[in-house]
Amino acid sequence: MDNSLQEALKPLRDKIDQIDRDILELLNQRAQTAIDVGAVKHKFQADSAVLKPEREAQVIRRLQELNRYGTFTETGVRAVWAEIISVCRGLEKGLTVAYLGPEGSYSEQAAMEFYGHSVQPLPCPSFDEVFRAVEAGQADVGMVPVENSTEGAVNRTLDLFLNSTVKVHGVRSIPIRHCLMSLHGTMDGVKSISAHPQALAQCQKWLSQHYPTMEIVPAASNSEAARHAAQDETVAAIAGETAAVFWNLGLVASGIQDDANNKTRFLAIGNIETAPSGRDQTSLIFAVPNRVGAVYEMISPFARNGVSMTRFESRPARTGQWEYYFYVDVLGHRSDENVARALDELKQQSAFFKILGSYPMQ
Ligand SMILES: C=C(O[C@@H]1C=C(C(=O)O)C=C[C@H]1O)C(=O)O
Repeated sequence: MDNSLQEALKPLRDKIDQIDRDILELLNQRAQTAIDVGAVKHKFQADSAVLKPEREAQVIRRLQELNRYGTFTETGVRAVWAEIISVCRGLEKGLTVAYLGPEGSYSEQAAMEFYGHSVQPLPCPSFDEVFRAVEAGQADVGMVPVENSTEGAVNRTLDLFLNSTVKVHGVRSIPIRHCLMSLHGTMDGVKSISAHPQALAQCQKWLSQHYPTMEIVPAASNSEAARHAAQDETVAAIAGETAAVFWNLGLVASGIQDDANNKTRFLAIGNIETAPSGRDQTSLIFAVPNRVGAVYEMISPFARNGVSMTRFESRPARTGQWEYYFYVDVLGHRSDENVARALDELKQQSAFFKILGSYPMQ
């Protein structure tokens, strides 16, 4: 029986081995071509950025389009080519990526999905440090959360964008599935539950139903809470499954976020300008003078120029005068004629105006 199974499998496995040899040969050709691209970039512009987010987005979109009727899945195409591109880019020049650590964080997951794994990771203790590392050139790029589908804006990130020189070159939304974890995979002997305040808020209902009297301890990050739980059996952490694997913790419960479709949107930050990719969005911040009808007047340039607004968020300006900064996303690239015109009109009337970047949509 077993022998005949092996016999039946043999030609198919031989075929897969041959296909893999062919893929490998092509991957090597691709890698060499990327090295050649790097040399051309350097020859024409010594300080030219190696990372070209618009080109990467176009490469992946084109393949997904070509693969519309393929057996290989659409998410598979994205995941595989993100890694192929990551390796090729790394051969041109290594990329250091900063994000909120330690290892096993959702930020790390978003960063690895966006840039691939062939990068130099730089886990940081806070969002402030991520921005600082990118500004100081200690990291080439960074990945920071801006919005959660349950809890709304990640305020610290929005505030950091206000005074930072970094620009946005990409966006990545990932599903957030929180797990409760502890050293022994049970709640026996556990006295407190720790996580980042965002995660605690996203699991509020579940926590009050299952552990209404347990002490809740906020942590700098979920993976930091996981690291703590790995050292202290009286602490359970809420974090992603990757953190449980990394810190060798046992899962007590999975998918404990109150909203099953809980998602977080991350922005890729760096010091590069991104050219149009064909399907882009633009993020900006502005402030309006404090008078009646000001907000209405401010956003009218978008309507006048046919520019769609996809996000509108406000943060207090901390002047104590009920003044606000508005964080807006619009469809299109800042170099598109209608977007450029709308932004120009808006800028004329703003008390504060800053474009965070135009970048490919996910
Ligand atoms: C090869 C290039 O450099 C990098 C690697 C890419 C790739 O492997 O496809 C695409 C864009 C760049 O981030 C390029 O610019 O074409």
